[in-house]
Amino acid sequence: MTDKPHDYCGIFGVYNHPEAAILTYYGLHALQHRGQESAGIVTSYYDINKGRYVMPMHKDFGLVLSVFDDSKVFKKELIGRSAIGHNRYSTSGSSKNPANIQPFRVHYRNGNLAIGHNGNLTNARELRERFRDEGVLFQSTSDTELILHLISHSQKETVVDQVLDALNQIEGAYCLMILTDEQLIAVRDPNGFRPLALGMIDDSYTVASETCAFDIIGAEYIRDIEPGEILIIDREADVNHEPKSFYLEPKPGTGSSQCIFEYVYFSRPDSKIFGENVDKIRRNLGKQLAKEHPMDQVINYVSGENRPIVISVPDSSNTAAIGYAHESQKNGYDCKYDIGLIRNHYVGRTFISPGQKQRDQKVRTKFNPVRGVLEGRSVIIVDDSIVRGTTSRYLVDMIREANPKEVHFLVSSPPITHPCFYGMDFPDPDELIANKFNGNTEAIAKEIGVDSLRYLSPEGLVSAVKEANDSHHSYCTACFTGDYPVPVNFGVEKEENEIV
Ligand SMILES: O=P(O)(O)OC[C@H]1O[C@H](OP(=O)(O)OP(=O)(O)O)[C@H](O)[C@@H]1O
Ligand SMILES: NC(=O)CC[C@H](N)C(=O)O
Ligand code: SF4
Ligand SMILES: [Mg+2]
Repeated sequence: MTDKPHDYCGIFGVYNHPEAAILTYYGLHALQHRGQESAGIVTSYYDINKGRYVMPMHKDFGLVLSVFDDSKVFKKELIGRSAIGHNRYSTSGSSKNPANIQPFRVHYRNGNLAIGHNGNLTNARELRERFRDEGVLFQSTSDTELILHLISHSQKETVVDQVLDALNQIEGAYCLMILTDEQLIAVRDPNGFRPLALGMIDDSYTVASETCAFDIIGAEYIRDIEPGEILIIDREADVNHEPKSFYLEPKPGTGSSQCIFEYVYFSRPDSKIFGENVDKIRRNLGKQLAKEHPMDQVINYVSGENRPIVISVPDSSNTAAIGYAHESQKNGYDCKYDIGLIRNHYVGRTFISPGQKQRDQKVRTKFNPVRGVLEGRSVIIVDDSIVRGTTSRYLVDMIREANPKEVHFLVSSPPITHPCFYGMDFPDPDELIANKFNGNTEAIAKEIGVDSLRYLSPEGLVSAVKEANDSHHSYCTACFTGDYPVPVNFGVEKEENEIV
């Protein structure tokens, strides 16, 4: 494993809409938090002059705003009524290799094909070795390319059958947007690791990782793509308003295992994923924290004294902190939720930045304490997760400078102890602060400089999520528990296929 912590990607697609590329641009913009490394859009149309279908593409390293800063790209290049887009954060293949920027676009015997992938294939090494032995020359070092080879190597006749054939040979986590000359195909793996939703705008279907992408373009959320579902959106679907679905069988003994960390941290709070609002779930996680760690067990609570302050680490833990404060108030504790930290919005997500030096620098420039709120108070910080401890260490130092009476830290998820192989690249297990201190919470508290540190229990996490979302699907909790729902290959290195 590399020392770079990475997370997941954002995918978006729209079929048969006159503004396909622009809608995709806005969709990717809303999904920026899912990947900040590179961005790309592919469109499709029939070129009358050339007498064939074409698939224009524009992609580059950087944020959506900068990759598409020239509006001419939309007027002159990204023409067509169908489009797919991708925001990447690498899990397989180097982040610096331009060949790994998605979507990928190829031409093969059935026409043009483009793909955008959110997730990580757990049998990528085996597939690559197989193709390598067959003499395939690879264009990239990413796992996603293997899906294209599987499609083009399929002996089936139609594109849809070839896609089905390919999907039956891949394992792990994959939400896919596949654009062909005549279809938009949306796929969610049988475990349903990553979210994927279906929407509609002006009678055209659209698909996105999270519903916040629909809100930004004024699309209506219809439903989630189900785990194992392959949804074919084509002209027929457009007329009948009923896209055809196929289903992949889950492997025997495995049910659904949606990524619980999407609810804890990844997704935007204004999104609905896995059938429920992220905001609602996060509030419930805060409530659960208050049940597991009542305020008088966290601080030396004396009724009538200066009210304790509950603060979040903006923005990802805002709602969990509100949930904790409200539940504590309901239970009779006279505390106050307040804004104790101001966040600089021009600094992105920190624990996904490459290199410890950069991460340190980013945290330093990202937050400022509000002295008037913190001075002389008992402060309870609520954050959604501690990975390496970079954020918490710096924050606590800053908060201490504002002279609080005492500082306590509550985490609305359990300690992260295991790497993820399903589309989220946590650091090497040895770098995880929970492992560095062998799970000794007091030692971690000392390291980050707080008077006390408490986590949500794994059982509490699952029950709080299930209480707020009564869907019959289950969740993956492997990074907290080590229970991997799909077998993983611990020896795989993210950059093992790079040439330089
Ligand atoms: O222990 P660490 O390695 O520092 O990682 C954990 C921190 O990183 C995340 O925030 P991040 O800054 O990535 O994103 P956010 O701005 O969306 O909260 C998370 O919410 C924690 O605050
Ligand atoms: N985080 C992701 O979903 C990454 C997708 C793909 N595995 C890549 O590395 O490009
Ligand atoms: S290991 Fe953690 S981050 Fe990865 S899919 Fe499972 S719950 Fe999500
Ligand atoms: Mg955060």
